Amino acid sequence: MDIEFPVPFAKMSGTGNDFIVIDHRRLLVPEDKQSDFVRRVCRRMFSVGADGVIFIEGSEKADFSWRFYNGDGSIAEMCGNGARCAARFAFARGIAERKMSFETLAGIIEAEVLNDSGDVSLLMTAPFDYRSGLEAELDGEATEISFMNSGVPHAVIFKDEGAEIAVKKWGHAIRFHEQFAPAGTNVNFVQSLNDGTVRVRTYERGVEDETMACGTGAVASAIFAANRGLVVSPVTVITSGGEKLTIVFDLNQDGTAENVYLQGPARIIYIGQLTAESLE
Ligand SMILES: N[C@H](CCC[C@H](N)C(=O)O)C(=O)O
Repeated sequence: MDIEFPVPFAKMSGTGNDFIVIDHRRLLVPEDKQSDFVRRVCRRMFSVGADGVIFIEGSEKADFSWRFYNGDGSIAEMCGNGARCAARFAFARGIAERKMSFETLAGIIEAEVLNDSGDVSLLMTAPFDYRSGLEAELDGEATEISFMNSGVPHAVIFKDEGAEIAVKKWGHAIRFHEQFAPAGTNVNFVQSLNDGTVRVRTYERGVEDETMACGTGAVASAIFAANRGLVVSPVTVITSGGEKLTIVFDLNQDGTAENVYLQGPARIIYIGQLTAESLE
């Protein structure tokens, strides 16, 4: 089967992490063509351009399910900013009510569209695989790394406020570091602003560059910052694009977190139709 053009879509932004969202309850892009389709439509300047593509599909267990692709055509288990966009899209299209649940490869996500300006709250899957005291050498300097899976894998590095951070160079080195092979990891650089907020800059696996925000990265960074006594829930995260995310959680004695919520905007930028030329 070929791709059925035109493919209707919404271009959406979750704090600058941008996505092409497609109502795929009716098959339009065959599964064996989806990865190549994603790579082509995510090219900035040559096509729509986005950090990823979200296919909304049916579900027996929840209001809907999704298939999330990074811009390089790789599938990821979860995406915090994308999940807010999926929830906003589903509510706007009458696929779900304001309070909804949907299936991801990381598990069921509960979401609520909080208001008509598109703020969305997500109950995240419980983070796991916490590791601290890891190390890597960056520009000859031994660097401490913390790690957890907050839906997808995240390495977290704390830097002093005002420090120069080579996000792409260092992020690439850690994303492909052998200690995180074969799955790799996203890489977050966290700076405490000493006012109860943190700034997080993220190199994203599957985008292979710094994105303007990373929801699951903000979650991992906020939890490790709380473990260091730098912040307490609710944590405001300032993202690379300057927009804010709020992370709410209960911190356990052992440093793990539960009842983790990610709250932030999910904007519908425009509605469009992809033509065959969008893949050329
Ligand atoms: N690039 C990530 C998936 C998207 C995560 C990010 N965009 C978010 O908002 O959580 C990965 O492959 O693990």
